[in-house]
Amino acid sequence: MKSPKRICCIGAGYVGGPTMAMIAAKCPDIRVDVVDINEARVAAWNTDELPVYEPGLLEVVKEARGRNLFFSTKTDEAIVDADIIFVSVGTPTKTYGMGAGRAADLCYIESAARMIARVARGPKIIVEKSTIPVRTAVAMRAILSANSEEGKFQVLSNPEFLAEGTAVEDLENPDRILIGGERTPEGDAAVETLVSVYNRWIPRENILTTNLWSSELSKLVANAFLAQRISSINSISALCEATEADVDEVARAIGADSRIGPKFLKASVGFGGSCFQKDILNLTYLCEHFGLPEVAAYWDQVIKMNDWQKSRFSANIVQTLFNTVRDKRIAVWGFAFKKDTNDTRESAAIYVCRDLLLEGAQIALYDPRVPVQLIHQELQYAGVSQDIIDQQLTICASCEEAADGAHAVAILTEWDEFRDVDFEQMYASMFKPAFVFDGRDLVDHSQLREIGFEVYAIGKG
Ligand SMILES: NC(=O)C1=CN([C@@H]2O[C@H](COP(=O)(O)OP(=O)(O)OC[C@H]3O[C@@H](n4cnc5c(N)ncnc54)[C@H](O)[C@@H]3O)[C@@H](O)[C@H]2O)C=CC1
Ligand SMILES: O=C(O)[C@H]1O[C@H](OP(=O)(O)OP(=O)(O)OC[C@H]2O[C@@H](n3ccc(=O)[nH]c3=O)[C@H](O)[C@@H]2O)[C@H](O)[C@@H](O)[C@@H]1O
Repeated sequence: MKSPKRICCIGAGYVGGPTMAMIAAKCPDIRVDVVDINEARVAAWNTDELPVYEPGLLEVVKEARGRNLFFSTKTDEAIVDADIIFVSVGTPTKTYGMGAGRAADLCYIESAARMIARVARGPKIIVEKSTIPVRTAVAMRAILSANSEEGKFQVLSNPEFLAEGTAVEDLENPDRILIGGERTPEGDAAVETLVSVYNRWIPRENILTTNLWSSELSKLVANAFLAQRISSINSISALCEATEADVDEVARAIGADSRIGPKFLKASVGFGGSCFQKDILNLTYLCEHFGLPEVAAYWDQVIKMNDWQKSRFSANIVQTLFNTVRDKRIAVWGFAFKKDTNDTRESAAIYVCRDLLLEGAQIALYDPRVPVQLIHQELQYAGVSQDIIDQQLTICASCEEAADGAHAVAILTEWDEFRDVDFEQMYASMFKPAFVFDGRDLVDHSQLREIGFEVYAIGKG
């Protein structure tokens, strides 16, 4: 097996950037070119203000950047010389035409495949890094072979399992690497070439190899199972509130059973992120396509439960604040979909803020990492008019500033710094009764009650 000398990755996003940085750091003898059509993004990768906020990422990037890691917009040049080409472009939910609102939009995948076919010379291994519907490799192969005279392509599936906020840790020490390939001698050889790259730092027994379709499907299924655990515990959080059981105690009790396990049982205001919802929608669409409506309905419920969890949180704020939040200042802490990331895609905070703004509330919002423009953009996309944003949303520089003069605080992201607030002082600065709605079970509720706060927390009776 020939060891690869050059790797190219199309797409310098949350996955392409960090994944390639780790490969470059671990394989100094391989040149890694990460290319993107988004010039601003590429420019940011070449500074110390990376476009993706991830703890520890800058150090990894700095170790390899300029040595064997390069970010550029020169896609053709990077493709032509690469032995392995990762495709790590977005696969968002389609917003138009057939399958709108459910199917994955494969237009970026197709454009990447056509770009490769146009410029590639000689044999190449094409790696699907993006999350795609099962059997996408058939389309990739068809586009590649029909549009290239000189290229010989092996298409592999190598889905990414990193979670945002812990990307560096997940890439350095993953539970497993999954590689799917065609079960032919050429397919096996391509799989082994990719295995040899990961095997530089990941033990061979943690690198699973399967057929193409199992690998493509496993990614959607892994996300569906993870999201399903959150919706399951969130459904129980509502029952806990009605019965005075405590959802964290229930999670601990069931998670101690090794068959269930303790992870991903943290009740919350609802899961967000770019992938859980999109991948389940994609899975249900596929099930329907393959004539399995019962299977589709089963997984659909995970999303319905999540939507309900978000809307019941905002409804509870309105009801608790005496059925009106009109002109009341409500401090919102956190807009990112989880801590340690600046990503806001599908964040529960978008929907809670939207509901409250449409009820006439004045929102005073603080998030340590999310830029103002992104907050505006997300709210507009969720249906809040620019007028409402201008008149009812204030972006604050700290938790304390947001809470000053507020009727309530809603904690929507579990940033560690939210625990360190001087709650006595904050209480003094708020309207009374002063409410805290903890969507993450983050702060010490008994301490807050002692101070005088009225506290509502997910899953606590
Ligand atoms: N964000 C995450 O944590 C994870 C995402 N994934 C999957 O990875 C894929 C990528 O996700 P993200 O990195 O979050 O997306 P992203 O939107 O951050 O990045 C995708 C990049 O691809 C670029 N692009 C699109 N078409 C291109 C083309 N023809 N040539 C060059 N560049 C092109 C875009 O400009 C963009 O910068 C998706 O399929 C996603 O489902 C998988 C695991 C984790
Ligand atoms: O395909 C993807 O994009 C990735 O999706 C998730 O990663 P990510 O969305 O970055 O972050 P998670 O840690 O999974 O959190 C997702 C959402 O669920 C919420 N969550 C998570 C865990 C939990 O117990 N409770 C809970 O509410 C988080 O707050 C967050 O809003 C998966 O964990 C990754 O394995 C996968 O690669």
